[in-house]
Amino acid sequence: MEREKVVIALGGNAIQAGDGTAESQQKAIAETAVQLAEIIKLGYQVVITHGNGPQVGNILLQQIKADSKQTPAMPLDTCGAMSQGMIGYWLEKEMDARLRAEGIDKEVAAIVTRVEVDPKDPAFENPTKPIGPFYSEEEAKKIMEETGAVFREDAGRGWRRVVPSPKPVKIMEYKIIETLIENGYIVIAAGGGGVPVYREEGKIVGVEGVIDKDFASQKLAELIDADVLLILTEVETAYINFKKPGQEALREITAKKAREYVEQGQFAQGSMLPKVEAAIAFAESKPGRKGIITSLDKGLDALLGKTGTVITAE
Ligand SMILES: Nc1ncnc2c1ncn2[C@@H]1O[C@H](COP(=O)(O)OP(=O)(O)O)[C@@H](O)[C@H]1O
Ligand SMILES: NC(=O)OP(=O)(O)O
Repeated sequence: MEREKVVIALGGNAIQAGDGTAESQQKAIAETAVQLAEIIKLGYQVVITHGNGPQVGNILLQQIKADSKQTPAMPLDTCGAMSQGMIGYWLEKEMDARLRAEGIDKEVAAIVTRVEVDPKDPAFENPTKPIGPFYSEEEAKKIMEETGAVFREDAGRGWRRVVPSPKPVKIMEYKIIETLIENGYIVIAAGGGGVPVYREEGKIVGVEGVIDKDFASQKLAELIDADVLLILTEVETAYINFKKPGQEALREITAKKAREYVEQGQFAQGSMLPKVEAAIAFAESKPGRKGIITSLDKGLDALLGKTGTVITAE
């Protein structure tokens, strides 16, 4: 049975679960692949996107630490492309294995995706995207003083480096992605929100920033006319009064209600806020579309209406 077309966005922090080694990240991806294969088995058409916040931050740190004449440090756009290759490869590997185990005859392809941004986006003046490991306030302030890098507190979990996060304007490989989907392939795309680029005198230029994968996934979902944007992260639902007295899980809400909560400041910048904003924008982009936020292990249950924060236009 052919069901809805779903863009499934996997969180970088959720993939990073464990000690961050290649082994533990692949283990987390292998567990996620079980869910994804079940969703595909039920007949949903699936496109996978993923975050890269922890991974791209670690790749950047590795560059800084190894910088020398023999091993020059790579810039942030190139680190973003490295993270797409790394996570895309892990996803291809684990998805292939799971699909074969389930007897599903489908092939998976990861596409290095470039996303055009506006070089004059005000985000370049105000870094908000947390990347890399968590630090104590004291450690973060010391690194800020020594290096000039900007750090901020991240949703009650510690301090992290923040970098500019321009809004996605155009997904350059969108037609290739669409052609693959139409031909029955499972596509992994817009990893880490896509590598941010802009056009200058007919050339494509990479830019130092990390696009939010929730916004890039929303854009891709609209372009390929998906029915559902399913955002998988660490929490089963979005909450109001998160980590405060009166914390309450949000289940089925309208875009209007969700916007009210956004205006009250209920969702942290750089973590839950972009997810809720992307889900609202997707739900309002065409009648019948919905945005869902839930945890990695609850994706199927959320698609079946059993859990998650489900945002609809009406
Ligand atoms: N109101 C909220 N409701 C639920 N989670 C929230 C809220 N505000 C902030 N968060 C935090 O946002 C996190 C998800 O964002 P993040 O870790 O950046 O996502 P990703 O999985 O895409 O990397 C949750 O694990 C939680 O700690
Ligand atoms: N690029 C991005 O949005 O990554 P996370 O999902 O890891 O924050």
